[in-house]
Amino acid sequence: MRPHAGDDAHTRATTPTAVRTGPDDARTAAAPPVYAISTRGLVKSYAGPDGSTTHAVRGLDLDVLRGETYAFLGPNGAGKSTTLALLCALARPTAGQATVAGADVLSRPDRVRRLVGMLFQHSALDPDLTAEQNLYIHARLYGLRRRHARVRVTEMLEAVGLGDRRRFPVRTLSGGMRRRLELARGLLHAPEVLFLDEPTTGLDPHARVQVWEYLRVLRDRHGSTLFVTTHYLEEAEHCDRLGILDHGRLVAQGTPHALKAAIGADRVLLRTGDDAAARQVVGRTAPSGLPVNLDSEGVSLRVPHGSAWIPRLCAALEAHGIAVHAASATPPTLDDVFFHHTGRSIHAPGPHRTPGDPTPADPAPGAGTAATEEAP
Ligand SMILES: Nc1ncnc2c1ncn2[C@@H]1O[C@H](COP(=O)(O)OP(=O)(O)OP(=O)(O)O)[C@@H](O)[C@H]1O
Repeated sequence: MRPHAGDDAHTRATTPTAVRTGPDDARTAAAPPVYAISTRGLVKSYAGPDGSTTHAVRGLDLDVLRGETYAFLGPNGAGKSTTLALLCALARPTAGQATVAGADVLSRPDRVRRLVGMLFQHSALDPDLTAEQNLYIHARLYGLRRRHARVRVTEMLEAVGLGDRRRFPVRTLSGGMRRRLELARGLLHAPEVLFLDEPTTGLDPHARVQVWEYLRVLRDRHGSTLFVTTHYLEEAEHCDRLGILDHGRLVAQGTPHALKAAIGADRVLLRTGDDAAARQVVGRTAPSGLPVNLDSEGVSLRVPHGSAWIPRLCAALEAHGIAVHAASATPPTLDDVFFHHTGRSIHAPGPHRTPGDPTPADPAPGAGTAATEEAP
């Protein structure tokens, strides 16, 4: 994976004036920021048959650097697919502007469509044609001449490890192979930006890993920008930057590292001989006002420098005759980040909290609602 673009790199690119220190910096100042995608105030609303309006995308400001792998995370209905459709010039914005690969989606939609590749949630392959035929037709649709199309088809089939399946009808390929074939198809015309709408949904974990391995190799070889929507946090974790979309708005954006660091607190989990009593003791020992949770996993709380608190909490518990069986401190995860900004876990729709509230420990699947006690 390419090294993270990092927040500094992004800040330099998005605010070029910030790095200008004087006339000697004219060369730096003259270099335009290199965005693969740039949007300002992008809006998409749908009119419903009953006169209602669905605001799918509500004023999106987004800058994605060339060569960056950017993940869009969001719950169902957040507006991810709609944003992709706008950026691929397949839908017209209700308001705002967007430039993709240097072309304006409103005034140059044909050019945008030529410069981007797309991989949608639903397969666009013809199951009765062979892998090779599917790619060849696509290459010709994109205007590649016959000979060039044949060369590219062979190259791309090899690139995604399907050279030996070229004459197999698509319906005989596994789900993972089909996704790789779609990747090859999306990259046939060497797009500057490749949009992938949940590229690994429905695949088993092994096939998911494989698709990402090919994605990275292809991305590194072509220098394409990847814009991915995903529900899988482990995939977002490996992207250069990610944006969290909720109700059509970008509610957080940054490198996975920076987003997790912004949450700050670690999750301290204690398993004891008497968790109910332990919760009381931990509540009295922990910094004032911190919620202490009790669920099937044990007693937990979020506190900065969690590992430094463990000896103190253990000592307090043992002083009350409560045996500590296990204690751990875990740094924030992307699911914590997601919960913090949207009020729910990406894995399961939950109660809507006010964003900005302290991040609670997520209940274990099937654990029910975690009991929470305010420390005095
Ligand atoms: N063609 C359309 N007509 C009317 N409403 C639409 C249309 N397309 C999307 N919507 C609505 O816009 C909102 C955003 O939908 P969108 O598909 O972009 O979300 P999403 O984040 O991609 O969701 P998912 O993860 O389930 O694919 C939803 O409320 C959806 O019902």
